[in-house]
Amino acid sequence: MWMRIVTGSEMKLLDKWAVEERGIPTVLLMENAGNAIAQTVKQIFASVSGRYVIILVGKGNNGGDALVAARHLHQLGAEVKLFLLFPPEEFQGAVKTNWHFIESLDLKWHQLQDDHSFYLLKLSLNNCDLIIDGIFGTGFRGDPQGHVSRAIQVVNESSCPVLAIDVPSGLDADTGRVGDPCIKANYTVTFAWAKRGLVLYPGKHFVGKLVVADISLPQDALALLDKEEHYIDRELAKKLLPQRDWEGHKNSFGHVLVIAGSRGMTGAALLTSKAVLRAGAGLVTTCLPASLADLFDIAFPEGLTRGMAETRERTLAAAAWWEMSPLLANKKAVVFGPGLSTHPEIGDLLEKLLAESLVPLVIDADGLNVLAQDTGILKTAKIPVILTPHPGEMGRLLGVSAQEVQANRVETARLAADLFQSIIVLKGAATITVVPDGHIFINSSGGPSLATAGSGDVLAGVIASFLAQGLEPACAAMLGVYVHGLAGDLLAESKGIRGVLAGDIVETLPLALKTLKS
Ligand SMILES: NC(=O)C1=CN([C@@H]2O[C@H](COP(=O)(O)OP(=O)(O)OC[C@H]3O[C@@H](n4cnc5c(N)ncnc54)[C@H](O)[C@@H]3O)[C@@H](O)[C@H]2O)[C@@H](O)CC1
Ligand SMILES: [K+]
Repeated sequence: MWMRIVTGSEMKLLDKWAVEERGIPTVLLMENAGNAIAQTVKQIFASVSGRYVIILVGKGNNGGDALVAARHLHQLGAEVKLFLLFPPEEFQGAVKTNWHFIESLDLKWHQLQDDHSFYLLKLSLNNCDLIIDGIFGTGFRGDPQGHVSRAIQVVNESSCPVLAIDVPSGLDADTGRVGDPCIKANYTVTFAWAKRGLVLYPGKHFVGKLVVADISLPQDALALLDKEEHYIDRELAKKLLPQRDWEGHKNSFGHVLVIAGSRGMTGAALLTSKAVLRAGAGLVTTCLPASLADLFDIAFPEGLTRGMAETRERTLAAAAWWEMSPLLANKKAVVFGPGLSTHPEIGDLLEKLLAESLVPLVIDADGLNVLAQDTGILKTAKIPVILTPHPGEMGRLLGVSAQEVQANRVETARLAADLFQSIIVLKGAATITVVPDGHIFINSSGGPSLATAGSGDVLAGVIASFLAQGLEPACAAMLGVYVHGLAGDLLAESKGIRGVLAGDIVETLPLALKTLKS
């Protein structure tokens, strides 16, 4: 089963429901959480006995989990030392209860409050086997201050591995924002469901290996949330991948119409069109300005090329619509945008396409730039529309800056999906796909190797290819971003993260599909 994602705030709601409606006491959930930490430590080290474990303890429930973990690890024979970030008198509720258990165990502990205690912490970190971070969990916002900040810096300077409880302290569980400083963990054991901030950047860099531990919170709690969030991991992508019909022929795998290219940007049309076929569709027809068609035809023998009416600037003219519209008849998907330019006549073409086409449509690049001039035309669409903006294009569509988009990618994408009643694929590290009813899918694959010119043109082609192969629009978008990212990951392994060309991504798509299937 793939991973469900919740925000820190949603988790609080679910915890409250379990405690108040199902009568599961907080102290029991905390016991399960702390025990899950100890069990993970047991899996990391073949034997826990004799291991020297330093545990940092905050005053909230995350600190409570740390106290439970300390007790279990002590019972398993580990040498445990606690460093408290706050005076124990501040513990309340289940945390206080667990502190009483600790007091009866005669474990070593110090309160981090002066130079001497920090000296002791540094000394302990010199020869410990593991640091457990139980300072802050989902209740944290902002930047760590004072001695908390100092403790996090000391931990990050140490060479000892770090296991974070629920979230690395300093990380915002809702947004993935990291405070200055933030614990850089090697392992994060999160409870019940993955927190959104753990799978978004920059947070994801601080998480290390992510483990989701069951703490007996009832699964039906999720029914309380009206919007679902999922992680597009291998499991989910595998489930989405369409079966290949062994007796199929090129028509059974779908025909895509690519409307792309202008003088100086014919390559964009080529990348998109090639990606359509490399991701498994049977046929592709590319519409581009007439004067570019012959060269394109030679460069891409596997595709069908249609040269059409062009402007003086050698961009597609509005009149091209009359040549284009009959071609829609047998198509399963259309891509509109890569390399088209923002010539006013491109806007006319998009308006016609939206108002008249019955074929699912992916709008990318210049298609989005012309759409930004009048997003109202989306209202005329009779078909599902997938918009694939990068943060700059998203900003232009919404009239905000790319920085504002990046500051809260999830909520921005959700707003756009609602506003435009379209599927939004907000590109960038951890690409976010949102459907108009607000459900969210965060991609797990891909990395810096994909940050190269033309990479987006490839993605548009891949998504259209999956549409043509029969996937529902949201599924085509999700699988598209995953497979595109996986191709990037395979290239990162074989070629490294620098110097990858978009054409390399295209060529790696079949291998990505094969890897996913295996
Ligand atoms: N609520 C529950 O039933 C359960 C919660 N669990 C644990 O509890 C955690 C959440 O517990 P809490 O809600 O108590 O929160 P935390 O344990 O994350 O602690 C937050 C504390 O830090 C303070 N704080 C927030 N931002 C700060 C900042 N910038 N600088 C200084 N202090 C700051 C808050 O006022 C609060 O006192 C989870 O992450 C998980 O580890 C688990 O025990 C399982 C059950
Ligand atoms: K933590």
